[in-house]
Amino acid sequence: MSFPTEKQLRDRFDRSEHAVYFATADKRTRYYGFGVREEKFGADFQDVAAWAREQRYPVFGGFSFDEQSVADSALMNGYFVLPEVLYDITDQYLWGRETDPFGAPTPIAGPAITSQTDEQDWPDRVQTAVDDMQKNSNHQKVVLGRQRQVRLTGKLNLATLLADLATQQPNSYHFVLKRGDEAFVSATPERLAKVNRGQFETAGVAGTIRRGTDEAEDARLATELLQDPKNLQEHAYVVETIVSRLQDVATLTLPDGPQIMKNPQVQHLYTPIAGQLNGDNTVLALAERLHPTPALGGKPVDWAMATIQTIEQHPRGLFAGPIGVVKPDGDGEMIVGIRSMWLKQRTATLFAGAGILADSDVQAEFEETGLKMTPMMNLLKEQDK
Ligand SMILES: C=C(O[C@H]1C=CC=C(C(=O)O)[C@@H]1O)C(=O)O
Repeated sequence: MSFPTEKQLRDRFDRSEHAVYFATADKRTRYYGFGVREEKFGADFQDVAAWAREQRYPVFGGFSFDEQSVADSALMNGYFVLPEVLYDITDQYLWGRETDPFGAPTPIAGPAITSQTDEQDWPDRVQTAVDDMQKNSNHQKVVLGRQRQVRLTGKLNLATLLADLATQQPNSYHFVLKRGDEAFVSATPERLAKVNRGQFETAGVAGTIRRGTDEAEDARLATELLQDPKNLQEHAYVVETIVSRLQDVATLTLPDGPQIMKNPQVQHLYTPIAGQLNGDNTVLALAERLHPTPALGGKPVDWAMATIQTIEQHPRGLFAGPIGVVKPDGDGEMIVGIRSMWLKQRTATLFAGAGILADSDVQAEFEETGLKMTPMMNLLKEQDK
């Protein structure tokens, strides 16, 4: 059998009951998986690590952000899958035995959007966290998320969605996990942990500003971000926490200060952190140590997690949770499930959060979360063409 084309793989993805797509930000690693050989629901890091070790090839999935549970979902409360067949696009290699020939696709028009519901009271709820932080200086940072429900006239065409992800969000990770009538889609810029033969990489990504309308404005905004005390502080909490959680397992290398990472809608403060692991640490052991970083949770972590549960209206599920690929030898890559949405039947739930500090302007944070929802919103709008 010759290796299938990208179009065949995307069409197959849309047709399949169960499928997964994973691509790294640089697109040097890409996988398509179809079908289910084994599944694991709601497991913890150690269970998944032990299970992944028994498999012949990589498993894919994610952990729920916290212990709260999302109703009516087999995916959002933590789910991993060993696909029946797995296409490693980089190595042009097929794991498992292909039984489903790549038939001719039936062109299906994508659905239209019928309504959109936002949490309009989010700024007021976030203000209560700001007031608390102004009174208690030990409450330093909390990342608060909101959700948008978008009703659609029908099921999304996932072949179109995969093609649009590639063109619209070229420098993000891409993760699409489909199980029955549900799917989780993320175009995240954020790596949590990559482990490859004793070397590891992670990153601090926190602190955000919009893109400019031309090159000059874009550069001006980047300079503003690099000098903005609130964003620098928000970013520093993330880097300091990552360093302190890893220093006894690795020798770390990181630049003196943050750089700029640009995505189509936003620019972020970004600090790449790399190192050599001292012992036999797997990607899941590192992800467990790191999750949640203050880019998704906050500082101090216990107060931040409790505040998230109090102020956010719905459980996060895979939003902001560790998602990715784990190989049998323990290497692999976990990313964080932001810039994401959960599809269930005819509803898309979009997620976005923002790092809140005592000096946050809640309206500006609301607008930032709107910008962060744009990648998923654009995928939905593209369907109706
Ligand atoms: C929580 C999100 O973004 C995090 C990652 C990068 C920048 C962030 C910020 O500037 O607030 C957030 O910490 C999200 O996109 O939903």
